[in-house]
Order: sequence, then structure tokens, then C-alpha cells
Amino acid sequence: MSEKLWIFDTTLRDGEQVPGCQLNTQEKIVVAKALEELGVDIIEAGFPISSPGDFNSVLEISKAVSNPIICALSRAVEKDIEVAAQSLKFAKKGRIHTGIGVSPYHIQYKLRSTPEDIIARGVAAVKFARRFVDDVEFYAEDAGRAEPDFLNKIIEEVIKAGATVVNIPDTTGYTLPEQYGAIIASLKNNVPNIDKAIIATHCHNDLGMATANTVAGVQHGARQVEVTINGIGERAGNTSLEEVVMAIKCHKSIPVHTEIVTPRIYNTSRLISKLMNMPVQPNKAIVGRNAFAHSSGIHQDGVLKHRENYEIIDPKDVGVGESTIVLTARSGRAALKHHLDALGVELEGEALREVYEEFLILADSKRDIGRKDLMGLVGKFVTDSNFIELGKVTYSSNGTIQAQVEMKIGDESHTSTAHGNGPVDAVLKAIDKIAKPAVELEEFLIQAITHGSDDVAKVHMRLIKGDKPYYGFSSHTDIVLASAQAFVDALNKIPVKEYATA
Ligand SMILES: CC(=O)SCCNC(=O)CCNC(=O)[C@H](O)C(C)(C)COP(=O)(O)OP(=O)(O)OC[C@H]1O[C@@H](n2cnc3c(N)ncnc32)[C@H](O)[C@@H]1OP(=O)(O)O
Ligand SMILES: CC(C)C(=O)C(=O)O
Repeated sequence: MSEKLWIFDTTLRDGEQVPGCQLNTQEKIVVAKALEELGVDIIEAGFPISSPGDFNSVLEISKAVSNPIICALSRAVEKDIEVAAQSLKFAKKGRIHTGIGVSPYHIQYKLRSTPEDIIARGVAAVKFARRFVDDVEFYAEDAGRAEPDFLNKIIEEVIKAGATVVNIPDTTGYTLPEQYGAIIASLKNNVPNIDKAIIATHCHNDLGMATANTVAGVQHGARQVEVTINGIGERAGNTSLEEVVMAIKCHKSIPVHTEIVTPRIYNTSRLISKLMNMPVQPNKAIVGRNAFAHSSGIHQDGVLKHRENYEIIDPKDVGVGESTIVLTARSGRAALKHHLDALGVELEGEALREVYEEFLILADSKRDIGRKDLMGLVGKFVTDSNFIELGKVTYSSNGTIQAQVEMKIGDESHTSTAHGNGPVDAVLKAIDKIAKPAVELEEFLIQAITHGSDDVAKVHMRLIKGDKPYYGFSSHTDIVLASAQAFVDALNKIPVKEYATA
């Protein structure tokens, strides 16, 4: 069995330092429980001295979760450490994380101190923290830019003082993987008592190196990684949990394993994104909406023949469900046939070639080819009695909010009304009442394109039918209409044969 790699999640502390991402105590408890279910080993729950709200959150999280170690951050300051200890009083397993800056910049310009004094303060902080808990982690802030001999010395001294974990942050995201790996190797080779503590990585993404540096740290002997969901964190963010966990799972040559329940990754990512109002970039590794979407013909043909031709991770393994084949002007016949098959239209040979040529002309003029477009192309072969066409959409707010939607499903006209807690909710409920497939709306993102008051809203939706995801897009100056169109766009992508599935 390989060695255990401890997963230390700091979404609720470093992640929450992102402007606009602050959470209240109740929301933090929801996140902490999700992290517990995900299988993280340590939850850094906050920086208790920073505010009464953060203190209370650490206190309440300590009561709400029982498996992970709950960690509270502090400076190398007695008052901070005392408050951190109080916030952990209900934790079944509590850890104090204390430390101080160790680079020449931090020592001279931030702390206005000397190297000798910094060692003394670090040692005193660890000894003081050990009065309250047995599990004390020391962070050597800005270790990425520290003098190597000084870093080795302070780490040796804090371990003597009782640190059980030594955290080597690349606080400014400065190092390259080779350099960061060499820092960890130097600690392993030169600090006599290093085996008495676990070495932790804590990398920032200022140069886009956070994951690579973290993995390099593990390859050189680190056994705890400090990470956040979706890689959120101060400035350009922290190392992303999902990237490191999956890199380790994919590369058996790295002699460690984690206890992360990887199929929970996607839902945890979306929970954080939703609660923190922080969209996940579409091309984000593992959890971005394009991470398992294939849009060019050679790739699509390859994936359809054998998924692993173009996927190193099974999307089910991270909770995404299924890969998607997106029709574009770069698609080939294999992808077109795949989509037509899903619509119940089986074309081969000359008929397929004929439709493909028309498809290419259309795809050159349109970014996204939907079911209506496809049915238009194959109309002479088949009729689509399930296609939804959105008609007039009206809504009013007179005490209660009500929406009315006119739709055509195949050749039949329908009108539906519904109430909601807002116009978007009412309109989607009205559509849902008469649209045939029952779906779960899992993700709903509205983005302004230019930020002016005359802006166009861009809507992205992810619906779940059975266990498969379907995506809808739209943009409009009216966000209610854009939302309705995106919903119908996604509904129209569901193959008829899937309507009956749960
Ligand atoms: C690298 C990281 O990400 S660490 C986590 C960052 N997170 C935060 O800063 C959020 C929480 N912070 C806070 O709420 C506040 O900054 C507090 C409560 C910690 C301190 O507030 P204030 O007392 O008003 O100090 P202020 O924030 O202005 O300045 C920080 C002080 O801490 C000192 N300091 C910074 N890091 C450390 C440390 N690790 N150990 C000891 N002192 C430190 C600074 O030198 C500065 O001291 P000075 O005023 O004597 O120059
Ligand atoms: C407090 C430490 C671990 C930190 O966040 C950093 O150095 O980036």
C-alpha cells in the first residue's frame, strides 16, 4: 500500500479571502459538511482572531463535523493563538496553524525584524500553541523566496519546539516546479529531525504553477497538500484540490494515495461556486464545463470509438456523468451520426453524406448546432413531434410574481402559467409544467458581457436527465427571456429515447 497523502482543504480560509466570496456561518457549515463527505482530512475553518463572525464559524464547524481535523489559523502572536484555541474547544480533533514570514522581504520589510528574532518568535508561537493542543502546524510564510539555509534552520527549531506539521508555503506563487521540489528535498536531506513532522505544501497560482509545484513537493517527500475547491484563493488562487487528487490518481508512479471520494468532486465544486458566487471557468481542469466536452471531428470520432483515445479521466470518476459531443463546423460525420442516432434518425452512406454537407454550410454560420437545426437538416427523412419552440413569454409582478409562456411542442400549441419567487423562476416553472422530459436544473449561470446597464445577459444551464447532463445557452438583453431560451435549448438536446428514464 502506498503512503497516505493528507488533504488539507483551505477553501473556508484562504478560499474565502477572495473578494466577494465571504460566507456566513450557516453557509460555512454546509461547505464543511460537503468537505467531510468528500473525504478531506483537515478543514482549515478560519482565522478566529480576525472577526467575531470567523471565530463563531470555527466554533460551529467544530460542532457540526466529526471526521476531519478542524484547523484554526493564527499569526505567531499569543493572543491570536489563544483565540484560535478557544474557537476549537468543541473540535474532536483540533489543530492550531501558526507561523511567520521567513523570506528576506517579509523579515525586513513586513515584520521589520531580524532572522534570529523570527526564529525565536516562531519557536515561542509553537510552544505556546502546544499548551492548548497536541497538533500544531507551523507555516513558514513566503518559504518560496526564503534563503534555503535559514528555512532549514527555522524548520529544525520549530520541530524541536513541538510542531507536528511544517508547512512550506510558496505564498507569492513565485517558484517553478523544479525549484519548489528542491526546497522540499533540501528539508528532507538537511533538517536532522524532519521525520518527526509531516511536510505540507501550500502553493499559490500567480504563475499558473500551483498544481505542478504541489505535485513536485509530493514527489520530493511532502505528505500533506493544502488545496481549495476550484483553486480559489488569494489573488490568482491556491492549488486546486481536484487537480492534485486526480493527478495523483492518474499517475501511479507517485507513491501516495488520498482518501478523497472522487465522484463527489463535481457536486462539491458546484456547491462552492454557487455559495461563493464564483463561476468556474469553462476550461478549468476536471470541473470546467468543457473538461469533458469534445468539439472537433477527429477527437469526437476517437472518443466515440473508445473514450480513452481522448480522455485520461472517466467523467463518472469525478461526478461529471458523461462526456459531451458538441456539434461545430469542426465536427465530422461520426459526431453528426452520433447526434442523429440520439434523435432516433438513423442515416448511413449517401444520405448521411448529403446531410453532412448541408450541416457544414449551416455550422459555418452558427456557433452551436441544436436539435432544431438538425431536424431542419433531416426533415425530409423524419418529423420531430417533441421539439419545443418557445413563443411569447410574459411576466407580471403584482404582489405575487406570475409568468405565462406560449410554446409549441411538435405541431401542438400550449400555454402555461406559473408562480415563482422571481420572474425567472416563474417562467422556468411554466415551461417545466408542459415540457415532456422531467429534468433537474443543476446549474444556472447568468453573466453580464459588458457590465453596462444596456448589457446582454449570457445564460448557461446544466440540466440532468437520468444521470446525463444537457447544456443550454442563450444571450439576450432581457435576462428572463435569455433564461427561458437557455432552458428550452437544453431541453431540446435531450434525446427522445431518454424521456422515459428516471
Ligand atoms: C499569507 C496569508 O494568507 S495569512 C492569512 C491572511 N489573512 C488575513 O490577513 C485575514 C485576517 N487578518 C486580520 O483580520 C487582521 O489582519 C489581523 C486581525 C490578523 C491583524 O489586524 P491588525 O492588528 O489591525 O494588523 P494589520 O492587519 O494592519 O497588520 C498586520 C500586522 O501583523 C503582523 N504580522 C503579519 N503576519 C504575522 C505573523 N505571521 N506573525 C506575527 N505578526 C504578523 C504585521 O507585521 C503587522 O504588524 P504591525 O502592525 O506591527 O506592522
Ligand atoms: C498562512 C499561510 C499558510 C498562507 O496562506 C500562505 O503563506 O499563503
